[in-house]
Amino acid sequence: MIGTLIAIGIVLFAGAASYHYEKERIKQITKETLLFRIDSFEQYLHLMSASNIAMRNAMRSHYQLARQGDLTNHILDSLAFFEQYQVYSLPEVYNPADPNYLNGTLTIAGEVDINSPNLRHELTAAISLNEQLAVYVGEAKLALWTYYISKQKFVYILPKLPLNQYQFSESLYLKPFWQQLEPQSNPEGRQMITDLYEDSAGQGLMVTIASPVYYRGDFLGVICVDVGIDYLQSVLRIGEAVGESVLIDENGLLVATAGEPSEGKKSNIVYLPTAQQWLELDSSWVYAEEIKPGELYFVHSLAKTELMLAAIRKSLTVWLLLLLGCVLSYLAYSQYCASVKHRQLMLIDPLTKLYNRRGLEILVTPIYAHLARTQQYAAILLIDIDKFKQVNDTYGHGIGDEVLKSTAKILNRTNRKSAICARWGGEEFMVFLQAATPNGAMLVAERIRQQVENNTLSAQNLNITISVGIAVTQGEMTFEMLVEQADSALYQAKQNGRNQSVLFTQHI
Ligand SMILES: Nc1nc2c(ncn2[C@@H]2O[C@H](COP(=O)(O)OP(=O)(O)OP(=O)(O)O)[C@@H](O)[C@H]2O)c(=O)[nH]1
Repeated sequence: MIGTLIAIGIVLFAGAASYHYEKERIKQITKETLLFRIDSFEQYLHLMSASNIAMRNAMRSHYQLARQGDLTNHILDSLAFFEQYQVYSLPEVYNPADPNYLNGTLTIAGEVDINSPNLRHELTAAISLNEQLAVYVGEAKLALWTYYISKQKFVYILPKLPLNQYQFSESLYLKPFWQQLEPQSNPEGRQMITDLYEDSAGQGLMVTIASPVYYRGDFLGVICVDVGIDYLQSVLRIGEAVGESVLIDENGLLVATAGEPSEGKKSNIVYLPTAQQWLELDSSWVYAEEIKPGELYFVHSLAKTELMLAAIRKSLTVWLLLLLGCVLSYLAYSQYCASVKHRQLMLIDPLTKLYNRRGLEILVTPIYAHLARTQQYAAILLIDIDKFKQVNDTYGHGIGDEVLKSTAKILNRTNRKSAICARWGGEEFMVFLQAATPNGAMLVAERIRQQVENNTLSAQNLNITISVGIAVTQGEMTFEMLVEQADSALYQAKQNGRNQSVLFTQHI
């Protein structure tokens, strides 16, 4: 019972320890993943922001060169008006080997003065960005779109789009990349990352990294790089992390989630500057970091129940192994107990519960060998119930058994601490005494004999007696020889009239 309780205790303790270990480990692994995700975002944003700044600077210097007459592009001579769309555009050339080939599409609002030198300079500058903008939307696929939108009502966008699918429209000026960047909203002319919005060219949700282009204090337009939600989502899903990572903006709007995105959705997760280590809230753990100060934040929320379930799942193996260990130990222990019991049964007399002859021999052999080697006294008392056959014949076998049992009890009670008692066979008993002198052995024998003589089996008012043969040695004979001597002494006791103890001497 206590063993079972201890085993249950061990399983519970080890299981709980493993559960807590797993919980901490999950948080640790998750944090490592989050740092990797954050690092990926930062590197990507850093690259795209730097590229966008480079595009803005290139636009400005190309514009200056165009104004100075140092940059021209004769492709602009082929600008044509497309009646059905009410825009100017260039002929669509899809062969990169053609000198007129551009990776993007240029469209200009139909109502502008196409011959205005100022417009011509800006158009020249914009299309001269062709190669630079193409890098991001080409093989590298770092962005969905790159484009320049001018205040003078034109757009140059990459990659190339057929004119029937996409034309300049003033609705572009209502988009976040314009609204958030034009001088009224952005007087410092900062680069910005927009909120999440739906792409007008049908590429789904995206954010735009955009910079305003100024020339000598005049706002010309914005140069933009569009990042698709797919890319952001793929970063939010990198590695193994329990819980959910999201990107939110400074107003708490969701920029990207690992799950289904939705435009303008307010996040129930807020950015907490203190959560740059795991921060414990009521029902969750939160980890957060600023990706772009004042604009973009990474927040990971790990629900406590989710962490608990994950830790249970991970520690389940340990629980099962412990349980298995306990069951196996229990089975092994039961088996051991059963074998001990079986062994005992083989060595113990079932009627009197004393050792049987085999049991006594197994126990006595090493003790006897030691006493013989060290020449110490060893004695045996061979005890036989007198006229036991008569008892059986008169009172029956059952009463005979009771006599055997009560004699065994007396033996157990009266013998010395180091004595070993056994039922030697039938109605014969043996007591082995260590370090007993002939006198000492005689005293023990007599004490037993008197006890038996004075004992009355109450129901039958039956008194029985015993005869005892005593043999003592100091290491000069084998155990078998000693038994033979005790047997001779017992025979003598019977011959002398029974109910007495006789010590073996050479005269017998
Ligand atoms: N009830 C009972 N009797 C047993 C058992 N084992 C042996 N006996 C009986 O013990 C008796 C032994 O009798 P004997 O050896 O003739 O000797 P005795 O009658 O004791 O006479 P003495 O030894 O000469 O005094 C036999 O009748 C056996 O059947 C037992 O386990 N139970």
